[in-house]
Amino acid sequence: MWGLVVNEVVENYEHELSPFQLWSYSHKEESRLPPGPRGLPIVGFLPFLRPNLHHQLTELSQQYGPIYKFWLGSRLCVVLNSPSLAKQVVCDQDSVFANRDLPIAGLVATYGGIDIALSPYGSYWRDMRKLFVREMLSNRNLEACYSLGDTRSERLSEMCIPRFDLQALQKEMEAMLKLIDSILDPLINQCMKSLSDKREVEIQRNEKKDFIQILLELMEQKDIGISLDLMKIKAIVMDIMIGGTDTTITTVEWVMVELLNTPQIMAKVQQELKDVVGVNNIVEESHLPNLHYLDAVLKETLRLHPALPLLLPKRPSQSAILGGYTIPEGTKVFLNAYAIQRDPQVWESPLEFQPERFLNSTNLEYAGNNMNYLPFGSGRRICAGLPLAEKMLMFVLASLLHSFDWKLPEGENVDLSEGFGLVIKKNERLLAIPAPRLSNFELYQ
Ligand code: HEM
Repeated sequence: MWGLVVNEVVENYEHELSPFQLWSYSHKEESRLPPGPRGLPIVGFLPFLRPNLHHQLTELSQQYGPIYKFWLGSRLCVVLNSPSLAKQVVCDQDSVFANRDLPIAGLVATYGGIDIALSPYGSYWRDMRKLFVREMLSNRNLEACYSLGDTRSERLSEMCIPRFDLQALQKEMEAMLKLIDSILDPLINQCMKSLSDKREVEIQRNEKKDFIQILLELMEQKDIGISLDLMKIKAIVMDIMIGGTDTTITTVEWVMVELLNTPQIMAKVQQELKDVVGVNNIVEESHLPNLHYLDAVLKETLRLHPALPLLLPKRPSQSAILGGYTIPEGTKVFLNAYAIQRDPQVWESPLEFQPERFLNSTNLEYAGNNMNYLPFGSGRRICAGLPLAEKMLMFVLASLLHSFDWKLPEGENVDLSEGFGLVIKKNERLLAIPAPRLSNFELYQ
C-alpha cells in the first residue's frame, strides 16, 4: 500500500471540493494560497506527475520556494520543503495536522482505515497506538519475539502491488486484500488453536511468541483500554507488514550499497565490530549500544535515503496558516523530508556520504526533535514502530557486517540509482557476495 506512490497521490483527486468551493478558491482565495505550477483545466497537474515524485517535488521547490501548491483536479496539494515549515506543522500546529489523508487503496488494505497509520486523529487512534507501543513493543514482548523467524511477513512482503491504474485500483486492492486474508486467516486460526492447546498444558513462561500470538492474548484481556477484535488485529498486522517490512529491508539494502561504495567506511564499521563484538563471537543485543560508528552510518543512510521521503501525507482538520499562506481544511499536505535532508542550506556537502557528521552530535536523533532530520517523521504521528525499527536495523546490519566480508560480483559497479514508490527502493536489487569473517565456523550454525 505504501508502495503506491503516484496512485496514492492521485487516486482520490476528484470531487474533493464542490464546484462552488472550487470557484471561490480560484477567484477569491487563490491569492492567499501558496504559489505553484499551473496545470490543465479539470485535471490540474495530474498529467505532469512523474513516477519518482520526491525528486519532482524537490525540483519544484527550487522553482517555487519552500512552500508551494499544485492541483490534482479539484484536489489541492501543498508541499513543505523547509525545517521551519516542518516545525509549524509537527510542533506548533501538530493537532491540526495530525490527520491522515485517506487514499482508497489504503482504506481497503487496512479494513476501512481501522489500523494505526491511517485512522483519523482521535481517541480510537490514540488507543490503538498506545496498545501497539506499550503492549506490543514493550521490552518483554520484544524479547519474546526475538529470534523468531520472519517467514510470515516475508510471504506477504514478497507480493507486489501493481502501479498506476486509477480505475482498477480499488478492485485490485480488494483482490489483494482477499489474497492477504487467505494468508492471514489460517495463520490467525492456527495461532488461536495453539493458544487454546497450550492453555490445557499450561503456558510456559519465557516462551517465544510472534506478534499475532501477542495480539490474540491481548484480545482476551479486559484491561488494555480498547476492545480488540479479529479485524483490528488484522489491521495492526497490516501496519507491521506494510509499514515495517519494506521500510526496513530497503534501509538495510541502502546501507550495504553505501558501504560497498565507500570501502574506507566499511573498514571502519568492521573494525568497530571487531573491537566491540570480537571475531570469536556473534553479535548480541547487548553489543548494540556500543556500536557508535555503525549507528552513525545508519543515520547517514536514512538522511540520504529516507524510506518514506514524503512521510505519510497529512490533512488539516481545519483551515490553517503556514508560512503566511492559507491551507484550507482537507488539503493534502506533503512534508518533504527528502528535500530537507539534502538541503545545502542545512547540511554541509549534503550529497556526500559522511557518517562522521552524526558522531558527535547530540541533537540528531530519530525522535523528530530536530527539524533538519526527520526519517521517522515527528510529532504525534511519528513512526509508531521506531524503537523496534532501530533495534532491528542495528541488529541485522551488525550481524551481516560482522559475520561476513562483502564484495560486488566481478566487473560490477555500485549502483546508487533510486526506483520509485512511496518507499524508495534501489532501482536494481543489490547483488553482493559474502565471505565468512569469523574465526570459528561453528558460530555460523
Ligand atoms: C526503516 C524503518 C522505518 C522507517 C524509516 C519508518 C518511517 C515512518 C514514517 C516516516 C512514518 C510517518 C510519520 C509521519 O507521518 O510523521 C511512519 C509511520 C508509521 N510506522 Fe514506520 N518506519 C519504519 C519502520 C516501521 C516498523 C518496523 C513498524 C512496525 C513494526 C512501523 C510502523 C509504523 C506505524 C504503525 C506508523 C503510523 C503511526 C501513526 O500514524 O500514528 N514502522 N513510519
